[in-house]
Amino acid sequence: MASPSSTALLKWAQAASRGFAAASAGNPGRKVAVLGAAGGIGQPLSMLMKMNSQVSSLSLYDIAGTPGVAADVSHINTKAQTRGYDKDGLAEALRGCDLVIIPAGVPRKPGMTRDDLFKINAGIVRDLVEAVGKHCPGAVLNIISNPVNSTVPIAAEQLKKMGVYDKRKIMGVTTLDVVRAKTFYAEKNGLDVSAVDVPVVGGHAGVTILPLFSQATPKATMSAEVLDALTKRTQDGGTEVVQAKAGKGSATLSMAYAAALFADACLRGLNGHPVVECTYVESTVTDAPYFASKVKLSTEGVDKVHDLGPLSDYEKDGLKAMMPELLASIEKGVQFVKGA
Ligand SMILES: NC(=O)c1ccc[n+]([C@@H]2O[C@H](COP(=O)([O-])OP(=O)(O)OC[C@H]3O[C@@H](n4cnc5c(N)ncnc54)[C@H](O)[C@@H]3O)[C@@H](O)[C@H]2O)c1
Ligand SMILES: O=C(O)C[C@H](O)C(=O)O
Repeated sequence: MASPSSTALLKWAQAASRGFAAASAGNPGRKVAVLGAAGGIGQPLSMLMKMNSQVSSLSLYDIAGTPGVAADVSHINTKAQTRGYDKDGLAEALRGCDLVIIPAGVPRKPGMTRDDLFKINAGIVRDLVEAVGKHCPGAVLNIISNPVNSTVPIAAEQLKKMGVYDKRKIMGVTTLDVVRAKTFYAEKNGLDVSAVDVPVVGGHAGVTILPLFSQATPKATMSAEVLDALTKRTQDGGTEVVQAKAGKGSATLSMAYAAALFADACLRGLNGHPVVECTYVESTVTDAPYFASKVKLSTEGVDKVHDLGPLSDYEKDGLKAMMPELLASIEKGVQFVKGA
């Protein structure tokens, strides 16, 4: 059964293959770049962005392997003009971009935390965002590279340093947490997943991922044990995939799907059709300066950061429990750029 989101995805594909732009009618085509386009997420995400009728130009950038990926994706008969760029082509890839999606960086292996990726990915994200600040400072940024709790503050600090920071433009992609929470909640309660919604707030690592099942729709009555198990499964969803892949990386296909949904929402917003999605942004909703909650995406990016709504006692405890880790990850990201 298709969810509203996957129905949207199917509609793109159908609209694209019929050669018309349902979602982009009357709007300018958008230039989108995928940085890390030859990777496990990058490849299927590039394909899905090529299928998005709101995209007229698609830049596929990676430090290796882009000619093959770009040649392959470019044969899909949709309107987005697709070009691959290698190391020397970053400026050209970015020039004029409306949306830049960053899945560049290393993934986890079993036994690692997302924070263990900081050593390598912090520098990758900082350098790519510096190029964004130089070549397309007005673009909306979707950051996928882990640890998201730190890479989003890194991106923000880098753009602040360059004098081009706009808090409305930077979003950490937490859509996969929402996708997982919807799937697990629907499965457990025998619901039609296409009718299910579950907000997920906080951050994107372990206990910082907090699904708000008390606000899930349609409502289902769950015992405390089931609620706890669903919450933990959502928090550990990434680890479940890392263990199943046994050393061959982390979620790529479900992540590409989630990233494509979120990028589509951003493009709809830019094109004047506001959408509300959960995402990790600069925030004053809690004590954490960056926090994921429902956000209205509109013509300039983030339009309104919604507060959390009523929380159950279990969720209030979860919110309290995540704060030390979330605040430490944010500070680590801030200091990586500020302290340099
Ligand atoms: N936000 C989320 O929910 C979420 C979900 C899954 C994975 N991730 C993260 O996404 C990242 C990528 O995962 P993956 O499975 O695609 O990894 P991967 O190793 O398959 O692909 C990463 C790609 O990045 C490229 N790359 C490395 N340095 C680069 C640079 N400086 N510029 C451009 N490209 C560069 C590599 O060449 C490679 O093609 C990881 O950090 C992973 O933890 C996040
Ligand atoms: O778990 C990971 O390392 C990748 C990603 O953050 C995920 O949630 O799948």
